[in-house]
Amino acid sequence: MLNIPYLLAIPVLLVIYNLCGYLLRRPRQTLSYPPGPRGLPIIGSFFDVLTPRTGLDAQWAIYRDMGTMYHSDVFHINILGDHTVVVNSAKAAEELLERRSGIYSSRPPMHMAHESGWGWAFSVLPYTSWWRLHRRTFHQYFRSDAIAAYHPFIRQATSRLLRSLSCIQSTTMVTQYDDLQAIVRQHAASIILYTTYGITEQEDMDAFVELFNNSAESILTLVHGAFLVDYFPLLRYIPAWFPGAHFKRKATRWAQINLELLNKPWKQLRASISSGTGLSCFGTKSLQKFDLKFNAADATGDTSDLGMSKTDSDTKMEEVIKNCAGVAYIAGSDTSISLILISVLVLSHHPEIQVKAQEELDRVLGSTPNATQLPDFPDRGSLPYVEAILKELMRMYPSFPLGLPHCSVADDVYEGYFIPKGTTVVGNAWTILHDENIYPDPHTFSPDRFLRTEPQRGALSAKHSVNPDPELYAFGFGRRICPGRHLALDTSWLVLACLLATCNITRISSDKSKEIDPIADFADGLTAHPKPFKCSITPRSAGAFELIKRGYEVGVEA
Ligand code: HEM
Repeated sequence: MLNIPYLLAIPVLLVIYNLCGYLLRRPRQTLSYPPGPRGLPIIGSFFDVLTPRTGLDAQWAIYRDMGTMYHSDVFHINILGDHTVVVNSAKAAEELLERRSGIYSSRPPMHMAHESGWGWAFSVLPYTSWWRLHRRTFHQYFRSDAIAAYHPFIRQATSRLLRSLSCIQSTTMVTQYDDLQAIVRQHAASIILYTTYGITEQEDMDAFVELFNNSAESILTLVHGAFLVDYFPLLRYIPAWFPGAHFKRKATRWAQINLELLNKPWKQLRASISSGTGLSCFGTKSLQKFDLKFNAADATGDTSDLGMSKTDSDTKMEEVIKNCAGVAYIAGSDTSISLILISVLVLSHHPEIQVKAQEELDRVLGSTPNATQLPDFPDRGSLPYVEAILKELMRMYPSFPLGLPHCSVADDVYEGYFIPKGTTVVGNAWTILHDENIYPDPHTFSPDRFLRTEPQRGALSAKHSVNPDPELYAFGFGRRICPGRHLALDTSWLVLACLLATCNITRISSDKSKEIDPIADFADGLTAHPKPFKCSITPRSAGAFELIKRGYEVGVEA
């Protein structure tokens, strides 16, 4: 039975709570916030951030247009007393998110993500010693010099990807979007499942890919403000049966799936270690190291900052490793899928770029009728044009256009504007990567821009030149920069080089009006995914087809 007074009390309490929060959070100093919409009393600019101004309704486009409207590279939005500052320039991102990273490396509360069971993922944790322990643990086996250990498997997975594409039809690889997406998804998942859990069996992979697909919808909870509860935390206490409380019901369902996502592959890893069949991967290596480390910890006792005794530290460390493995799986799959799908779409629109890349590849590897091997990691330095294509793809189509929100842990002042403690700070990578002051003619897809200035891979010195390396912005900022970027870049580079070396990608346009525009037609979400498109992927020659079938030489594969 519904209790009517109780039902009526909830909205009243919500309004009172919010009014108090609004009054308490009003600035107590004279400096003003960065420019931004004035908003309505109490609810602030709630409706401003929902309204597209130029027909593009992706959130990065709304934020870009708001920056233009307020003539500022940093603007402020107040929604229900919750402060957000959006950073639309490289200069401001560098100053706030990198130089002042001591202030801007936390995360906002992300209530919906926590309600949906993502609390174990360190990507949503605030800046604490618990987060630092996760980040350090993760970094050890995903840093640039550790990734080479996974190259044999990445090669194997890439040749499998090429073969899967060729299996769609025997001599002509015409792909429908669903087929392409399924194959790319398998590829990305196989690499993450292997590197984190040592899982290689197809049957196991299929089960985990399905689990991931079930949880994919809940990744939207990581977008700050995608759910009202992020602005209005009291909504968490509304019961799931309450009319309109769909988010509660969704959160309950997602929490169950996300717990399975964390536990199932971990259980399998544990079983494989017990039976002596565990492969060398993040999970096994970290567990081994942790045993050693905790012998050493007896001497150093370095777990004190976590408030743990040595007896519970073993259990805690296992939890940390398990959480890191789980987060690699969720953070690594969707982003990598996005980059590969975007590569295929964009290349299908640029046959002239394919020809130029193929000339380079043929020069280095031998022309395809005579080529004896697929491109490989040691060839990377000799293929500057292929590298430039990858950089231009990341620049023009960043897979994670708004990254994850940061949060400030102290009051701050930037260029005379006040940014209060607890402000959510969003780095708009899309706008930075399309800023004509640093990337001239930003809406033209032109890999050549990176040949002219020759930026070093990710080098800081490239930051202040024209056409700086897009890696500097596409992977987030400061202490929160993506720790999986080395794996992502190696994986994507090999797919791109192999596709270009062996295939021609052509767009299929039966109906011009329905063709996907590689700039405008992106499904909105945390990661950018092109809307369904059609293309044909055909081997460049009979020699190339043979090369695809053969894959890497025996001995090179894992
Ligand atoms: C094209 C592929 C990828 C892109 C574009 C990408 C981009 C990003 C971005 C923008 C962030 C937010 C950084 C910030 O808060 O400033 C992030 C965080 C993260 N990424 Fe990636 N990523 C990719 C692939 C991967 C892979 C393959 C892994 C795992 C192996 C991974 C693991 C993570 C983790 C764990 C975080 C959270 C870091 C933290 O909160 O401290 N990512 N990524």
